[in-house]
Amino acid sequence: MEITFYKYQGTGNDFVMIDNRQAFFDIKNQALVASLCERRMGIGADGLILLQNRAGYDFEMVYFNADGRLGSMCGNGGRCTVQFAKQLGVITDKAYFLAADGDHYASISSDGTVSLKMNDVQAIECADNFYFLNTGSPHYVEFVEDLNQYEVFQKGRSIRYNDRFKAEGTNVNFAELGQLDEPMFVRTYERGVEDETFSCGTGVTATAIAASFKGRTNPVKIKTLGGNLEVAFNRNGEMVTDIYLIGPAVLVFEGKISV
Ligand SMILES: N[C@H](CCC[C@H](N)C(=O)O)C(=O)O
Repeated sequence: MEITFYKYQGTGNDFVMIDNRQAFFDIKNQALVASLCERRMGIGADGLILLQNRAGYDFEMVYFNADGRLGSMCGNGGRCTVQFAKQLGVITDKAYFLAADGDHYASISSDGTVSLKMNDVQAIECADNFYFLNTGSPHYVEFVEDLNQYEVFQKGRSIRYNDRFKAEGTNVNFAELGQLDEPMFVRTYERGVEDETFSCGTGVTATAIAASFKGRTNPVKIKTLGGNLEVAFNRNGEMVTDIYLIGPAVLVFEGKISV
């Protein structure tokens, strides 16, 4: 079988996108998803996303991690899927879609920036040296010094596989608070990729919310290895509403692959 695919990236978090409105793709085939995401033998990506028809919505986004497992919510992938829906003519500049964690609204501005509404956060664990919250996917957030030199892979991996998290896994974000008038630098070790990625949208969202406990004011501008994002929200104690993840989402190339 030959599959037509599109490769998108959102601040360097990259995805294989497939138009599955005809429902030809076998979503149970984890080995196929993993092989398409593999960087040497396949197309290469942090995840794979199917755009599907869904009654009552413009479309449904089905997201898989690079390891082939069905994932939870993906913020950068969500923004890329909105651009992909526009490319396919499914939407124009506004979208209402279903993802693993429920409904999402999004809009595309004239410069191509995608603003994606994220689900409300209902609980935030504030521990001595970290925060833990779910922004559609689970995120551990720790503030550190000298993030450029920080061993994100080793430290992230040891937290992801510690006794608390090893069964379900978690994504692990490290951030440097920095000057409050400059973008905050964030790096993320991602579950399901099991490596540091260039950016993680739900992770950046979680980190922006955690940083609001440390004096960062809303909206929070973020710098990742792959580019800049912005997170706007309203936080009242542990309740966070009106959360928007804002940034670019770009088509890189398209092609066909025989599987
Ligand atoms: N990169 C994604 C997050 C994927 C989350 C996934 N790695 C997991 O929780 O298993 C994002 O932009 O939000």
